Amino acid sequence: MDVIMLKDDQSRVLTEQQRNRALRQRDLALARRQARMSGSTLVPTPSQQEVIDITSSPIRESSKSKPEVIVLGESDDEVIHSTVRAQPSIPAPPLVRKEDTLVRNLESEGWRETRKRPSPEKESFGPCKAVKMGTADEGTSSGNKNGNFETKEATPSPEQLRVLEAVCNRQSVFVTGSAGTGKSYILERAIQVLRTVYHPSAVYVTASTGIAACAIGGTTFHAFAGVGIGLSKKEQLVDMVMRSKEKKQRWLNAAALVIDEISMIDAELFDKVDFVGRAVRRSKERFGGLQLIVTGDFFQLPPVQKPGETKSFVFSAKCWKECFDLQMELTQVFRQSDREFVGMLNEIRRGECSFATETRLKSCTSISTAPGIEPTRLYPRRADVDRENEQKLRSLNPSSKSVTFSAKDSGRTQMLNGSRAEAEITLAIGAQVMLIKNLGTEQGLVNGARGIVVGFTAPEKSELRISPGGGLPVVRFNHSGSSEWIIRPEAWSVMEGEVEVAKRLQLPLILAWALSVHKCQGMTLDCVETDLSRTFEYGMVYVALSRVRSLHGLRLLGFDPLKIRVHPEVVTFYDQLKGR
Ligand SMILES: Nc1ncnc2c1ncn2[C@@H]1O[C@H](COP(=O)(O)OP(=O)(O)OP(=O)(O)O)[C@@H](O)[C@H]1O
Repeated sequence: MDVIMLKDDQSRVLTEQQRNRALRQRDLALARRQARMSGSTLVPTPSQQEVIDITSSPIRESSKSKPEVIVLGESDDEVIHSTVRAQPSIPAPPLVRKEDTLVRNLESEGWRETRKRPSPEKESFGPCKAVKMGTADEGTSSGNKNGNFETKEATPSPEQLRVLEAVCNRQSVFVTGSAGTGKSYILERAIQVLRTVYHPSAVYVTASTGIAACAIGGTTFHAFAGVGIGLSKKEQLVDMVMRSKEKKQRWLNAAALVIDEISMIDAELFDKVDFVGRAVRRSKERFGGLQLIVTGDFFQLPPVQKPGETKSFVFSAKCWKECFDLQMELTQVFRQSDREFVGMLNEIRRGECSFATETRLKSCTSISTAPGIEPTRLYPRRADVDRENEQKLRSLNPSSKSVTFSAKDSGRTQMLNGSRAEAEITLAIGAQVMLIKNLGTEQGLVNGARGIVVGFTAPEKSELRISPGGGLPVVRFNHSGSSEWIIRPEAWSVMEGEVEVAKRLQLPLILAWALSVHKCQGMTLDCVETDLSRTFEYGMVYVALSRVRSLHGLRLLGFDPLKIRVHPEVVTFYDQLKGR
């Protein structure tokens, strides 16, 4: 690669191509700003058009080239922050077609399969851990971090473009907006832009929780900052970072910091990390001069608190106001196209519920679903989720054999408690499952994809402990017509810095007849059944209702408008943002 000795403001050498692109992005942003100020319309020059193309072209997600992440775990009451990082998982067969590998016979209860070795050229299909069976069309859909499927390409809306312009222009931005306005979508594009503006290794992608970090291929905010759980005094946290060459280097190397799901970070931690950044980078600027790209919706679930703990919303942090050049509230909802439903959701988001909205919601008592797929039940508490999933599994055809998969754990295994991947998962034919890792975006095998177990392979050697006579599960996903996939084990690791301290190998599946509201935040679901009379948390009713695309996909078993809770500080914050 040609390298010319030019440096960016973080003293890193830029390639000529990176430098030119960065300069053109800045020029475009300036030209647009000037055009806006003079009330005229910008007619882009060819080179500006190239920049527009970069920022508005759909993201081709290549989850396998991005670092993958590991989640320490979550529970209903607590989301455990974890270190996450790339994990080369065990070698797995390539993505192959039915005619090359497997022939199955579904006539009888059992499975008959013949397996040929895939030819070497087929192995170039890539490292997908699922083996396709069946002959249906290749999936053309792609999924975003939330496993939201898109069958057509999206282009940024004007307000989303404004965010991208600011990002190009090296401005620090806070992007908020109601559920489904494309915060995740625009964040993915912003990261893409940042990696052209700066050297990609200087762009740090983080999220408040391990699960959210997992979804965007990043690390946790805590892990980036190198402050452990951040309870010590700010001066001690600076010492902690300065004593570690690696942590210090990370701060010095960074040029841009992305933080997703900011609503789960509290004000005190945010101020402390700002202090650390200024001290370590010897700068008076916010976070030591990093460009910040921050997203989240404070009307959704708040920071997890232990009993007796009082955490303040991050927007009340002392440094918050000086952190951003632009605070942008996205208003165009993409998840739902039904204007009536969007209006109802907007009411509930702000803690209101008119008589008309209550009546309409209470009329959502029936639902139509694809054959064999039941609506996902959302529960406020995890105990109910586990009970429902176990009951449903037991009620499947008793003659269909169930197979239990025990994870293979290594290292400091107590650190794997509460991991996203279960220590043990039992499946049977007919079980409704959900993928918890991106296996192949092109095929729609993304985090959040739902399907049914339709069989098991013949017993084969595996790293997992599988109950006697059991093989790997074969799953038909909701979106994939008659295509079926063999699901193989994946790896989740717990890292301390760059060192792997614990690892779990397990199937990337969970039972999905039921999910907790916490787990579904950020997801799009086609059909949901839920009893919202037992919600207990701020924003919980809103998060649950806003997962579905339309009222046709919603069956409400219970609804109590008094359970719609919104924190008054959040209402005030958004009023101020709107200049009310
Ligand atoms: N400009 C756009 N054009 C078309 N579809 C879009 C656009 N922006 C986002 N979407 C789609 O809208 C859906 C919701 O987007 P996304 O998940 O990014 O919203 P969100 O604001 O992050 O939601 P939540 O707050 O619930 O996590 C996704 O399917 C996404 O692909």
